[in-house]
Amino acid sequence: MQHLQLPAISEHLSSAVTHILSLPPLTILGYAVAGAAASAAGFVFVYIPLRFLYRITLHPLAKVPGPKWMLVSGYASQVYWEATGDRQGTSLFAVQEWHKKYGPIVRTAVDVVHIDDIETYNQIFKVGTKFPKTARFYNHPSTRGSLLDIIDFHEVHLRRSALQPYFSKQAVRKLQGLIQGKVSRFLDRLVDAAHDGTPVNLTRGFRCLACDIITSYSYEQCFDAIDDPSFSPEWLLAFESLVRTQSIQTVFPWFFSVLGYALQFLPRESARVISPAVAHMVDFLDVCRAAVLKQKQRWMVGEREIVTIFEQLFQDDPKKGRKKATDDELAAEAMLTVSAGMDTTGHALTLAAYHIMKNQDVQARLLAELKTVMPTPTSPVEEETLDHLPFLQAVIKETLRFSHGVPGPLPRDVPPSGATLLGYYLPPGTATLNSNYIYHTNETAFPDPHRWHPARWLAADTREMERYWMPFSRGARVCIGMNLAMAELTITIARMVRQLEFAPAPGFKDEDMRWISQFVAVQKGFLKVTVRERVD
Ligand code: HEM
Repeated sequence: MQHLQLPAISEHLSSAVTHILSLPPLTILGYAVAGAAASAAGFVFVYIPLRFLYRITLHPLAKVPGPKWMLVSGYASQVYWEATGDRQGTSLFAVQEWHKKYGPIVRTAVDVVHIDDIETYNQIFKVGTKFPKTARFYNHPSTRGSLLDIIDFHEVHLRRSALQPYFSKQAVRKLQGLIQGKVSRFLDRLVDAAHDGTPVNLTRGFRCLACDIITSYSYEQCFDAIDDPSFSPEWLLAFESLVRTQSIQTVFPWFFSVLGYALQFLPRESARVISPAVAHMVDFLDVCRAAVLKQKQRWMVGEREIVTIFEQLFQDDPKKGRKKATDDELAAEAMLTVSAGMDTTGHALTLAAYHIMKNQDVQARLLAELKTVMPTPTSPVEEETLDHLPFLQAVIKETLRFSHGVPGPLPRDVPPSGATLLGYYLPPGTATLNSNYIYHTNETAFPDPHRWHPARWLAADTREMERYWMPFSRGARVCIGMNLAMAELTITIARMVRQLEFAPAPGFKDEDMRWISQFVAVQKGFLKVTVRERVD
């Protein structure tokens, strides 16, 4: 029957088209504008309200409490939090208020819930968890192919087992000479500044220190960042602008991939004019790629005595079923290692220096403790000795509580079986968010949470605080560089405080230390200080 009607339909269509084409152009334009206006009105006054109604009534997450206006348009609310003036990167602080109002589970977007409950956190972040990382969040082109972005549990296990041996406590102990040497060089630079009376940008200085340690260790090619006269080598500035683009990435997850793809067809200099951020990112990636591939080449021709954390990724491991990493994966891993190892450690050291400078009583107590194992300002000291100094360890713990590692949120998906959390059924694919910042400022675990107060860690029973302390995250995806970071913090803080004291440089304001969350914490300004050598 149907095919008998086709000629009739096509006749109607062609006469309609003929009729439209015979109209004057202005009339056609008028119809087009009216049609577009009617569609837009339909979208705004019918589609959006109906969709909103669905989201708050029939959607599987409809019963989870939270601010309903966030559900009108997921896109608009992201623009609101990430791309509008002073609000950029501050949704975390709003979420904390929502938890106070709505309870331990809050629906913050159509298929996203934020959680503030330590037992539920432990369930999601335990070893052997079934909650994988949320792929749409971990898709920054700069780390694509690296461990950070791998979602599949088995693949993660294979990659981590190749890298982990190089970051064990034992392996890091063997690095003590390297760390001590870089810290000595860094302190020499600060002593020079003390003699010249020149202010120092410590935020950048600490990044340079952490960078030189991790690059020397990862691929034997120290970036010599500490030797840069103002601690601001080009690639570091590139890295800083890259970190600040996280908001764009959050709102438009496809943006940098598309731009990066398009720009690869242009000469780098032209690409630099169109998007300095992307060009910088590619410059930085090039440096990391060159370093790791040089190592791979040497390893392939039989130079097996080289020190590289990527060694196991250069080859197949048939026993474990691991395929060797591609050159792109190696480059991404090399870049991740530098950025993950540099920024978080640098930020923690910056906060330590700032709070020690601002809290003279803490500084005096720490100095007195350090003098027990370092009789002179430049006495050598081993990490093993420093590990046993309770107040130094308290200072480090409190600093990490303040620096948060990654303040949040860390998204994990509900597994295919679904999950019931805090009394609500969450369907598969719901993104669950947990934020270190919110646990680290829990008022019950840490009374007066916004006070930097190392002595709280000397209490007889610190178990409740430990339960809420997770700067390196937990479980299957815990920070791989945790032991290295702890060694760097311990040696640097101890030797720096024993040898030097700081005062705020002219123009520095406490306000400069405020931060927003761009996955990592990004400070508003820089910690700038003047330096004085201690004499006894
Ligand atoms: C104070 C210093 C540091 C802090 C607070 C810190 C914190 C963290 C946190 C919270 C994560 C989890 C991120 C997530 O789940 O998305 C992480 C992951 C990671 N960190 Fe660190 N980190 C520090 C230093 C380092 C260092 C020195 C390295 C050196 C290699 C490193 C390498 C990594 C890597 C490779 C990952 C990804 C692990 C995975 O996804 O399985 N981190 N770090």
